[in-house]
Amino acid sequence: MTALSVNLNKIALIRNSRDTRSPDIPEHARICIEAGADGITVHPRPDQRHIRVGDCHDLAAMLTVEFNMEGNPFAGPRRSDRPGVGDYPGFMPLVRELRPTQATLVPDGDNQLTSDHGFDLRRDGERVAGIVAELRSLGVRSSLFMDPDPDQIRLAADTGADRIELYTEGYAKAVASHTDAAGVLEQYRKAAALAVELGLGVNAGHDLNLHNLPAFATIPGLLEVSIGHAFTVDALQLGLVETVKAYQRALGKSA
Ligand SMILES: CC(=O)[C@@H](O)[C@H](O)COP(=O)(O)O
Ligand SMILES: NCC(=O)COP(=O)(O)O
Repeated sequence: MTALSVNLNKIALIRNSRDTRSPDIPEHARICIEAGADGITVHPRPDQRHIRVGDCHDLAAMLTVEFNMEGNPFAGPRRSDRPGVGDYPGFMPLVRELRPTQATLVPDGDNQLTSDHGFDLRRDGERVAGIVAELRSLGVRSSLFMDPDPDQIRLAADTGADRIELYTEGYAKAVASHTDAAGVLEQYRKAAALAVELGLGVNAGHDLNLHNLPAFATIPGLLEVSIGHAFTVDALQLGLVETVKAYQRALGKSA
């Protein structure tokens, strides 16, 4: 069955709007885990707009489920501009220190609003392969954020990565706009099948929600979805516990 990894970025965004620890990130992780979440995902960005370095340390110390840290492996250090918030050490220094279960490598620029593209491994394949090798030496599973592009997925296999994460905004937009959703889903299905054939595990994420997830979850071999934005919006109405259960049901599990 496909694992549900809850992304806590937007919980941290609410916390950062005041000088406070509330909502408490580890507490919200614990509630999600007790409700049945299979993993926790965070994306510590260099500007620490939501998830901060301290959150990553706190979560690494308490998680009893898979810990997925996302980020640009080439993102360097950045000083914090907020009193009491430590500096960002760079993504890979943070991974080396915390050794999460999985590192999902995402080719985001430092100032992007959100993640909006997969890797171009024609350009970055050699550098990414070096990061993948280091992650393996650290005992950290590697996953590459990828568009559903067969040529790029073949290059992802060449890097030696353990998994890819299919960037699903294109699918979400097709469903929301009723524009050939079935055809777009078939593209993702083929991309996932190719990845599996090449020995890559398949994760997925970005803009998945309770409406578009059930159909996407029918893709064979889908190991994990990481969901945060829509999950947090749903939790405002349903509460965290019911939202975890609703997403597990959307993945075809009894919850
Ligand atoms: C990689 C990806 O698609 C998301 O996991 C990302 O974490 C979203 O980042 P924001 O929460 O900053 O939009
Ligand atoms: N990798 C996707 C993720 O962690 C959350 O993306 P979103 O659900 O916030 O769009």
